[in-house]
Amino acid sequence: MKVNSNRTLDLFEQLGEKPTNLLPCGGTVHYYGPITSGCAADNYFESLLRDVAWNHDEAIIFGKRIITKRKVAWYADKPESYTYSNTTKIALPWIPVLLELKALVESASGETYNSCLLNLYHDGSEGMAWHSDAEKDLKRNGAIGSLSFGAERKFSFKHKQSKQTVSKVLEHGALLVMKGTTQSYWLHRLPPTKTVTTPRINLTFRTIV
Ligand SMILES: O=C(O)CCC(=O)C(=O)O
Ligand SMILES: [Fe+2]
Repeated sequence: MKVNSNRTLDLFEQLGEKPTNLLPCGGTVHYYGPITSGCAADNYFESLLRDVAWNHDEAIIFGKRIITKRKVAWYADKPESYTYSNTTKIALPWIPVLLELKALVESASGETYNSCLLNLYHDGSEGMAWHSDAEKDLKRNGAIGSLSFGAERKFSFKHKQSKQTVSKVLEHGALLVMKGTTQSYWLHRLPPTKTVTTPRINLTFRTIV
């Protein structure tokens, strides 16, 4: 891109329009589309697959200990413990690729984050059930920046009262930001699908208090 002034373009100008809200009411979800080039996204996918300390997730559901097929990892500024799905995890210290992606997401979204939860879905048989990210350790109404690499997957929202749904296909290298009252009024999920046979990595940058 040729810039005809000394001033550097900010990320919004490089990317074009500021995104519009995907939700009709009760919260704000901005989809920015890919925030890196395709090549950069391929490289991030490979380094995340290689360098992240992936582990199968554990959850207590109806009193039973479940080991998920999906793999997860959690990184943060401090070795804080974080509770979700009735289990407690200790955060790992940041690694370079995650610090780089955190800076990219902060710059694109105009928000700051102090932790990141990563998910690795090996294929379309793995997904995530309806939930909202409103654990007590999370900053209330704080922004959650969700960055996706690898296979394109559909991501859905469902209004807790009206049951209205809204869906968006999340592209390789794309950023989606959930903020405001989204977690109070809406659930979200990653539905399983038979048509996806390749892996996807998702990073959700969050603020733990
Ligand atoms: O994989 C995704 O796109 C969403 C993950 C998610 O909702 C979560 O980690 O809380
Ligand atoms: Fe979530």
